[in-house]
Amino acid sequence: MNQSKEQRILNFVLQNAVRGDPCSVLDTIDKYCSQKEWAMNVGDEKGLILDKTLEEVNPSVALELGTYCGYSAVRIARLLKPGARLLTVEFNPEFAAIAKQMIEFAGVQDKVKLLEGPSEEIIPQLKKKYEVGTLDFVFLDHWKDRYTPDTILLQECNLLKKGSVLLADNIIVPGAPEFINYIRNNPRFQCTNYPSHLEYMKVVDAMEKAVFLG
Ligand SMILES: CCCNc1ncnc2c1ncn2[C@@H]1O[C@H](/C=C/CNC(=O)c2cc(-c3ccc(F)cc3)cc(O)c2O)[C@H](C)[C@H]1O
Ligand SMILES: [Mg+2]
Repeated sequence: MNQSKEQRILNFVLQNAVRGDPCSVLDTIDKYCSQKEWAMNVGDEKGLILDKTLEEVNPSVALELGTYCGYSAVRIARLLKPGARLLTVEFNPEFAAIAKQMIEFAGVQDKVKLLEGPSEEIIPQLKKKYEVGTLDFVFLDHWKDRYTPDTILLQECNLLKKGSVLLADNIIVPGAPEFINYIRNNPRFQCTNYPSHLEYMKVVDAMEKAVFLG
């Protein structure tokens, strides 16, 4: 049975990156995905927008929806202050297994809890089962038609507080039009658009930041 693309990405990291060095893991994934096989990691250009937003928010508790291979989980975890943690949600077992190995190789496993399952089941469990009070930061990068229902669910579960920051990938490509319509017309969110480019391509993309006003 031949390997999946995601397995090839992981193997390239295991063979070429420096164990325990998150930056080398990110650079190695970016190198592979720009030179050999494209993959839907947030990438280095939009990754800088993610980094800047994280440095502004400096979250104690962060949530990521859509782990995939773990690129953005490593990217987020490397910037977390001591004691801060990232909960990342992935419902595909093959991707969860790859991301787990990626996170461990990068040496950020103590900051990251990978929750395997669909976000609509995990989100309502965050308070009781995962001892979350409220979320300081949420990175949305899963199926684009799930951004809105999950944003509504986060509010219903009282997981957002005044100042909680949502950052959504792929506002242009593949696009999340109903999310943009929802969030920009919702008086409880203050939105900012960050133009950029699709990972590893010259195609225009953007990220959207939405601050919850309480
Ligand atoms: C219903 C369950 C919902 N709950 C869920 N709960 C848990 N995990 C979930 C849920 N829904 C999805 N996931 C997981 O998240 C990941 C999914 C990620 C999706 N990302 C894209 O589709 C994308 C496409 C392009 C792109 C651009 C240009 C192109 F030409 C082609 C592709 C670029 C990009 O940056 C992109 O992020 C992972 C694959 C999938 O198993
Ligand atoms: Mg994306």
